[in-house]
Amino acid sequence: MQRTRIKICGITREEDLSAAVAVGADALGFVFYPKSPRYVTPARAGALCAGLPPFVSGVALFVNPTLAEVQEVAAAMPLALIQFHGDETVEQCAAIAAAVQRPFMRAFRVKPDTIPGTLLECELAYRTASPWFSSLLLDTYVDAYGGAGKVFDWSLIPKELAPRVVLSGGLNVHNTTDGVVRLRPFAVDISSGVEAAKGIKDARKMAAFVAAVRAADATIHSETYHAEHPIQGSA
Ligand SMILES: O=C(O)c1ccccc1NCC(=O)[C@H](O)[C@H](O)COP(=O)(O)O
Repeated sequence: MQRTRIKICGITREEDLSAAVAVGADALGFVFYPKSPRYVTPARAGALCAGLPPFVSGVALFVNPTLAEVQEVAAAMPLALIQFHGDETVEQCAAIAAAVQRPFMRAFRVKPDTIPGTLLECELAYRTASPWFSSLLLDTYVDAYGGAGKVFDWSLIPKELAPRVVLSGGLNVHNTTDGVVRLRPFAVDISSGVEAAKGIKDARKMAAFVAAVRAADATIHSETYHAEHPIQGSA
């Protein structure tokens, strides 16, 4: 049965980390961009991750980091995945990931005039450049780089790409079921849509969001099952 992976980003408090784990998040994101209201220091992330149980991935999010900044985070927390969310080049991402020996996601910030083929070209360029490349995270282009709670035009996502991406940008309990059923992304990523305030997660919103994703998974399973097992005698 399809199970859409879930990343909850921008964790800054122990109670929010515990609540996100309790509702079933597969990955937790920690923001190392100082201009973000969700920013945490490497030491703070390390202290938070003391409560990170097995099989829940720690994701470190950067905007145009130096190698030293990523190395400091890699030394401070259980770093399963790097998320490059700035203007980093292919070469810079590949070099940093190789130096710290960690896989990475490339955030592609989608604009209204983004050409769908560009997304496929971007994925190919990264997959060709680095064995550490994991996937594209498709987010909405905003001046603050991310975490803005704004949705982009999902019709820009090529059908052949959708199963390999992390869908992000303005997700919430009201739109994610439709998004997951329509696009069937490998994973979804959320920050604003499960917050009471920037950097302060709301446990009830997190639970409702996960339930919406699971409802979508059940719909997909049902559709797939009935397509493969037509009711006998049906016209
Ligand atoms: O979360 C931030 O504050 C942030 C700041 C700068 C760059 C990226 C940032 N977040 C990246 C994420 O992975 C967010 O989860 C993603 O942008 C979606 O955020 P939202 O639209 O609020 O769900």
